[in-house]
Amino acid sequence: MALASKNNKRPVKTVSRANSKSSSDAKTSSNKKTKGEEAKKTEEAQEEYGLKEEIVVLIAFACAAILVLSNFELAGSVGRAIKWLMFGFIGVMEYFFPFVVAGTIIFISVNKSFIKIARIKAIAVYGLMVDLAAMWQRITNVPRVEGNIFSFFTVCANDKIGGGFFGGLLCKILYPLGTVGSFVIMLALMIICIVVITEKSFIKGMKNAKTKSKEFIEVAKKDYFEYKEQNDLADYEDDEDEELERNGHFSKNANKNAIEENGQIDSTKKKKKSPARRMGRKVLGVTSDTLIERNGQEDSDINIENVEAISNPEDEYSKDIYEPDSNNQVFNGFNSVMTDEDYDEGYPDNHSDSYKESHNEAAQEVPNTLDEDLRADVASDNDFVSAYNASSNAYASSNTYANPNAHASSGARDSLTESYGQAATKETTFEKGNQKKYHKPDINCLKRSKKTAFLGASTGKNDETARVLKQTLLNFGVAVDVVGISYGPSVTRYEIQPEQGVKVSKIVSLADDIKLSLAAADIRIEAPIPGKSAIGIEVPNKEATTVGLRELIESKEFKNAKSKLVFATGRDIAGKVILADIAKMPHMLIAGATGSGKSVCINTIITSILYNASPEDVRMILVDPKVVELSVYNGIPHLAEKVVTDPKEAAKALNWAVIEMDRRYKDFAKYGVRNLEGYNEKVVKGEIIDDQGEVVKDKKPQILIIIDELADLMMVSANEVEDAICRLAQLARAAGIHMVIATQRPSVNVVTGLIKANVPSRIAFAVSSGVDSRTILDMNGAEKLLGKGDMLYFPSNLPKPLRVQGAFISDEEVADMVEDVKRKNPPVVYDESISKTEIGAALVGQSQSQDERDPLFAEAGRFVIENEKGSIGMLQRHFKIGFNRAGRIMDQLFDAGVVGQEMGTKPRKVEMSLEDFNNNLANG
Ligand SMILES: Nc1ncnc2c1ncn2[C@@H]1O[C@H](COP(=O)(O)OP(=O)(O)OP(=O)(O)O)[C@@H](O)[C@H]1O
Repeated sequence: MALASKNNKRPVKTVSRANSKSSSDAKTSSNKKTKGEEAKKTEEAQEEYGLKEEIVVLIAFACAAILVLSNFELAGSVGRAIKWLMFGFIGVMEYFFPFVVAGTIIFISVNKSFIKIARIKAIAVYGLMVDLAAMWQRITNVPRVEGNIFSFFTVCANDKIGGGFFGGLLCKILYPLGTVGSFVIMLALMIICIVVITEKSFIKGMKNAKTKSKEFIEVAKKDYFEYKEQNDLADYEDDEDEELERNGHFSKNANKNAIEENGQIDSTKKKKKSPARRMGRKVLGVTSDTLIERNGQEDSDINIENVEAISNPEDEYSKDIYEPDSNNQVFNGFNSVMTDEDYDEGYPDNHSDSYKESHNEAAQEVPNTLDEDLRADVASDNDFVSAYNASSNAYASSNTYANPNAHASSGARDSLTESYGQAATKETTFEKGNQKKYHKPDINCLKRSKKTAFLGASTGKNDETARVLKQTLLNFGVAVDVVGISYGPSVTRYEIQPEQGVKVSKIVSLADDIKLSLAAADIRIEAPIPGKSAIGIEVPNKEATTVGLRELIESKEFKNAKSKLVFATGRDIAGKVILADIAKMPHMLIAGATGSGKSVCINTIITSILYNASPEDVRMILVDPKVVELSVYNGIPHLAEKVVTDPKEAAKALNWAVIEMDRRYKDFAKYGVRNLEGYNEKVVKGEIIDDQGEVVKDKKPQILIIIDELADLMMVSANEVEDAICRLAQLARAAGIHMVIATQRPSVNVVTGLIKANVPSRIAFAVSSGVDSRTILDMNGAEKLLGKGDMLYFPSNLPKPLRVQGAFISDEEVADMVEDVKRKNPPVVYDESISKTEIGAALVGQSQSQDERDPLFAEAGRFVIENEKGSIGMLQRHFKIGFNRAGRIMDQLFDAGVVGQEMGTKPRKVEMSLEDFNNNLANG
């Protein structure tokens, strides 16, 4: 053990010494010193240190040798004097004394880095010696315990017997307890010393021994029966053989075969003859599994099966987790710091390099007619709107995607504000203009969470896990201090500070050993915690504390939040309330494996908005291809459109949003404002006059589009969805249109480079692999999360993701709240223009004439009419054209009234005769 420690510690001390030496050198001649000189000094320091250690070891051996020689009176008069003296002190234990002395000197010298523990162990060794000496003295009773205490020394020294002065002294102290009492105490002392020296728990060892001895007895019993059976069989065989030999009928082998056919005995016999029987025997009852108890961690009730985190030995441990400023009482995400200007400046800088790379790559994929600097222009100067229009037109003209009627819907100007206004006129609870009153749901619809465990920071002096953690690392030769503990709702983070010279990678490489000794389902190592000279080891709590949404909505941070799109995210690792403002994100991607907590997170977003914003402030478009997740929200006044469940309809809704964005930008240009805020301010002041000369009283609401499963949309119409998402993501912030996109398939064909680059804020729930984590966050870490709302929250203004336990709201609470909102407010009036919008309509710049029809339009029309049905696939095959072009032609045929509405997977009906079609063509 000493040697092992020696090997472990030597380099540590060497490097440490080398460091200190080089740093002192640096102070005196930092500028002149070359690297070569430094290296030389380091080598010298190493040599010097190794030399010292060797000298100590040699001296220890010399001392031990002299003591051994003294015992045999081979060291002259000095040796005799030493022997006399040592016998006087410790009696017969003197025979072991040389070895103990040598051992302790070596042990202490090689374990200097944890000298305190080494000293305690050394003291325990000497204590054990004295205890054994006292036992010996009590057994032999020479010198007599009743005698004078000083006579112990002289009698033992002269006669070379007894337990010496110290042994006698202990006997004398325990004398009033009588012989048996004294032995009990001495035995207890002996066990204590052994426990201290070996760091093995006696009680647990006993328990293990009991279990093992039970097993041993079981095995012994089994063996005995087997042995008995075998003997019986052998006797049986012998008898048979003898009989057969006597009868001379069969050969021995033939007889055996015959016996084998006779069932059980034969099969047993076969088994007994197998060589595996003896080899299978094990020595049981001997155990080394007696480590000091670990605060019941072995009985951890963490249900590993339920924990999502999957360990992947090849994955690196996350190095990049953001640590919020511990001085801030509450971290408010964007709330605290971000301004519009900050956003534009901060966004590219605050992301990791890999993020920036992906951003740049993806940005190059955007059609080159889109001004690359447009984003920077967005909030920076007064030319913004014209810049937008220029790029918008350029973008549109770069697409030959033509739909003559597209602008019929966009031109209708059936704004959300108007539709909400209609509802208001129907109900008395709504007043005219800006005084419409929205009745928030009752807070009692949300349940109060049960009393929570302690959340927050602590020094962790009495934390048993911290002690085990420290001890485990010490066992591997890494001395650390636990400098702080953060008790979070689902994980506890132990902040450890290694001794100088310990490599961070060494601690990271011990992750599995730490996991084993803490009996933890999975741990995550933050090495180091940014901004701290400490390493964070995140250990799942035995029992996760649910973060109730109600407590967050009732928090003063939420109540004080100015933004209408703020949502209660959860609590961070130190239990602080985390709020996020979607308005400043300005779009967010949520990804995680199934069951990791995405839907609950979306519910918390919607609920937060219902408690915070009126429909006049925020309107939502909910896209739920899974059908069951968001349908419950149908009927709430904030909805701009019935919850969209059909992916095709979803693509239309996205297109509508793009058109709405265009419309808003045109209004902004017309009234000389830069963004939605500016526009609404003018509305309040009564400065917006419409074409009819009337003062516009209705503010434009912010629009939040929530997509619960992007993969389902991408499967149906990847191009249109991607186009619309990217266009919205690039430009919609100033227009007050924001997106929250969730997916359980964070693969590159769902979360494409283009979408990733344009949706800067991310929330990663537990995923199954490091690859998925990198797809979402551009770094590992999410694969170590525990599921059930445990997330890495990575908004675009933070340099590192933040580990947060998401707020929880149950389905019943959602249903109650929705009922309450619907009961208190007038029925919602949906904006019909959304469902009427054509897919691809948004990509049309100006209304286009029939001249811009596809050259194949006439031919395709005739082909479809002749076949009496029309589908994109048919056009593709017949004209050997791509999907997009065939789709455009089909749209043109629909607009010209040649074919009817699409009917899912079935071909469209033909609604025009060939004659009419030719006439129409002739008439232009
Ligand atoms: N913040 C949370 N706190 C506690 N438990 C949670 C939390 N979020 C989710 N859970 C638990 O995890 C379960 C699954 O969550 P959820 O339905 O949100 O997963 P999901 O990621 O949407 O799955 P899917 O993709 O299959 O719909 C919930 O029923 C709930 O028990």
